Amino acid sequence: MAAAPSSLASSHLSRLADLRRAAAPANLSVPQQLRLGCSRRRAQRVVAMAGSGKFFVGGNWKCNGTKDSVSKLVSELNAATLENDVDVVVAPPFVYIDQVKNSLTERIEVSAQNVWIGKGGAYTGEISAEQLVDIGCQWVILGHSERRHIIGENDEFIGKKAAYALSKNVKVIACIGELLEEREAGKTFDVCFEQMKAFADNITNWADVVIAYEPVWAIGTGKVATPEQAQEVHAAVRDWLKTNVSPDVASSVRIIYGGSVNAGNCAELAKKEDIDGFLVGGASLKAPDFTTIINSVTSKKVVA
Ligand SMILES: O=C(CO)COP(=O)(O)O
Repeated sequence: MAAAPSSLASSHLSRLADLRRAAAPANLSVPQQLRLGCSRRRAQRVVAMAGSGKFFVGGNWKCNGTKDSVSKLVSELNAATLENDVDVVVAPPFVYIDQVKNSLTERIEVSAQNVWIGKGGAYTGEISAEQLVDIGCQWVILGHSERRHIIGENDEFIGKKAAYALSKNVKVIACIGELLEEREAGKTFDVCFEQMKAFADNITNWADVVIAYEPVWAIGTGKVATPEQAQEVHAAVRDWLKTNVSPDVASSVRIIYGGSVNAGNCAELAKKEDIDGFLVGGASLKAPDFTTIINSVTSKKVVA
């Protein structure tokens, strides 16, 4: 017996939805896939990624480089073959940002490693968000452990910097992470959540924010967090965002991992569902290693 017109129409519609889902590119974000009608389980399997669809890899050059070494690194990055579905950002020292902006492929965006808390003026030695915008620098790293623990920046100061940078359309890589003694005392989540709260109290536009979990004991030590250790904190931070900010932000914000990431360990880390990319220090100064880390997005797809 022929199907009733209404069920014919609905089976046609569901067939169309199936076709649309099948045609959805694998790099769509989970929210985008959910909008297309994929179940959450399938959406997560397709990209094996709980955050936004685009993997994100940042290179934090810290206080390294000369005009010559920067020029060599930029030429090598310009010649590198990078996977398409990765956002790539490099953060040179302030004095080389202009050089990098003028010579680096537009495929890679540029970040500062710090910014002043408000509008520029009589603040000797500082650089304002307006000045970053003036030279085309789209990002800033804030809350890095070296600024927290060596320079002495506190949560409130960092939070206000984030608010001001975002108000000037400078996107923020917001860093959090615990010290070794805090981990050993079982305080990892408390520390990370407190640092998250200082950001969350100051951030309204989460679309322009990437969170970087960088356990301090893993930075520059060669002691990378295991994929399980990183995944555990990333999932907890996402859960914290769900409860304290919104489910939408929790599912769309990218949470990247930093701390002794290299060409050899990136693939295993990238496979973890809540690891949406990396913030790389030492290895970002070597173009072949940085390229391998960027292209580790392919491991993420293999798990799907
Ligand atoms: O601090 C980091 C990135 O911001 C990580 O540094 P390393 O990759 O050198 O450990």
